[in-house]
Amino acid sequence: MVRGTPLACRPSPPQGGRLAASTAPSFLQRWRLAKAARHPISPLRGRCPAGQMPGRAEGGASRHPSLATILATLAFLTAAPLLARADPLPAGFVRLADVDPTIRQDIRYAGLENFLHRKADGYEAPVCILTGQAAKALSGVQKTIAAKDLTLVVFDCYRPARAVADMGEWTRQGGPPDPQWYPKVERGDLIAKGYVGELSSHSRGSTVDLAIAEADKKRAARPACGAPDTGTLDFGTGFDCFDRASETAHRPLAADAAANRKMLLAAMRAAGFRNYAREWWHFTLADEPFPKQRFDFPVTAN
Ligand SMILES: C[C@@H](N)C(=O)N[C@H](C)C(=O)O
Ligand SMILES: [Zn+2]
Repeated sequence: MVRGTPLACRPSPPQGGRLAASTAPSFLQRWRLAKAARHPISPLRGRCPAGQMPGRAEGGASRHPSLATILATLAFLTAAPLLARADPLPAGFVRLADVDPTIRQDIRYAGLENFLHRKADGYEAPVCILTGQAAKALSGVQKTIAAKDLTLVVFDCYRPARAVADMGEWTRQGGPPDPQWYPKVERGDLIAKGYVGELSSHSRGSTVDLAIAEADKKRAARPACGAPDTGTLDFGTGFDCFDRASETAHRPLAADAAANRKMLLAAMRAAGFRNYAREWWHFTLADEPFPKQRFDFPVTAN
């Protein structure tokens, strides 16, 4: 059932783009309605101004489609690839691959390899979205380390507010430690201990979780606690190992792991990022463009 249109209630900056605007409105409307059906209203989207109704499909279903409907459907199918590439991000946001396709992306919350053991709400594609400033700064880091045959690997970038809410609800359900992701912490304590944000800076679009890997070697990841992640250089723990050992300055630490943390920290600082002392992989652009805004548009491929 279509519960609302993204157009009517969307909290983010203006929608629509060059390609979208140049397409016949009826096709575009159909496409948006189809999209809305796939993505029910988010908590933020549900706050429509008083008196505004969420959109609904126009016209009733008919057993015999009219010629106009058939023609419109054919035209829509022809235009679909064009429309699919025209889905706009809020102003100020970019897909990292459009800025720097050389940065490796392993977006964990879009899949099963994460502490939830399932996809998080709002991740519809394993794609890194960031503010333009953060993406550009990251690309600068990539250029620096590429000279050493290394690459950045990003695990999480912009995180929709609905994903943050999902993670919060999940942790509040409670449960025992998980040997892979939080071996010494109760699930219900993950927020209080600072490992999962109740309101995450990731929703502001200029925060990124990342590591460094050898550019020419792409091995399967072995994430989190207990063993180094074989998909990256050795950082002492894997990404999202919620443990004291993941504190950036934690000691003792093997010499290689300490050197790798130092290299990541230095490269990110030089590009204007600040590290979160509890997690060696978590960095926020100091001069972020949306320091007081949280966003809730879904992570999509295009
Ligand atoms: C969940 C982890 N990857 C992370 O980003 N933690 C911080 C605290 C956050 O959720 O903002
Ligand atoms: Zn993070």
